[in-house]
Amino acid sequence: MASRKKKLQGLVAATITPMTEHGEINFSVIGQYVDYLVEEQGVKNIFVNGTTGEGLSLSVSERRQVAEEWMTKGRNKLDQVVIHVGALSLKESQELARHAAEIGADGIAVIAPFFLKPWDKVRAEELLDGIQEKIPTFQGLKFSDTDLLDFGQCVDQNRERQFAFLFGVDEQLLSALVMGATGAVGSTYNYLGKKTNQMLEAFERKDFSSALNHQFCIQRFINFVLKLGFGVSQTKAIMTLVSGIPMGPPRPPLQRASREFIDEAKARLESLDFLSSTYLKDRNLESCS
Ligand SMILES: CC(=O)N[C@@H]([C@@H](O)[C@H](O)[C@H](O)CO)[C@@H](O)CC(=O)C(=O)O
Repeated sequence: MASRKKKLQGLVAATITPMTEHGEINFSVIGQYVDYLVEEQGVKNIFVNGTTGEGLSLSVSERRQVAEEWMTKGRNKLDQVVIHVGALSLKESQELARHAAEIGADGIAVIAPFFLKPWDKVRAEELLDGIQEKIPTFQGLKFSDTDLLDFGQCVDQNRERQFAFLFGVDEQLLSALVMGATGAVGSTYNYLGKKTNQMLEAFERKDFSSALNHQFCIQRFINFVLKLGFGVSQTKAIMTLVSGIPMGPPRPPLQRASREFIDEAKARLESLDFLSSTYLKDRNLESCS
């Protein structure tokens, strides 16, 4: 992240890139999407063009347009907009980073090299060692692994620094909060933001029993969909179901979620009272047992 604005905290929705039925980007619903996140889910930070946003399936030109649209529609509504600029080509990544700065993004994020890479695996702890000398504007880490030892080491070794430690495994967020996560970036905050915010609030007031209940409730749903096969296509289908905003199909080679997945996910969302705004307006949203 490049900006020195303020430390990124709380939930960050990894945004979906809405598509038309023909696979083109559907810019027309992004304004509605911003309002949905802010008003229905209480989520005011976004992470654009990441995995969930199919950033690596978009052309550079499309990525620029998507970033611009989120910046425009999010103005005076969102707190922070982080644009993911990682690409296989360093030149493309640099172009996207410059563009993000030009349009006033609050920060950029970059995935580590993942195809032609200089090392097999670098632990995040090693990455952070001396990073500010190399990248003076470095602001924080998005940690999308389940290795809580590595995550804990990152937090512990950098206590003097004001880094944001954003966890990226939604079903295990509570464990990461205990280890010092300052926030989280994830796909499920698009539609479980409200529920997850309740967990963050419970954790903040040290009501750990209630925080655990919220995490288990979220975990139950995520575990259920993971078993069915969960990815970007399924996230698009669930978000369409919950928000009522058409997210469209994913870009090939991904395939749309099956009818069977959608029906099962819908039934499970209903049973957990997660289908709040579109289907269950009149239900008690707090009950998840
Ligand atoms: C591999 C993956 O897609 N992980 C998701 C999680 O939010 C994930 O969907 C969730 O924890 C369910 O497993 C995020 O970390 C992805 C993300 O932040 C992004 O879209 O860039």
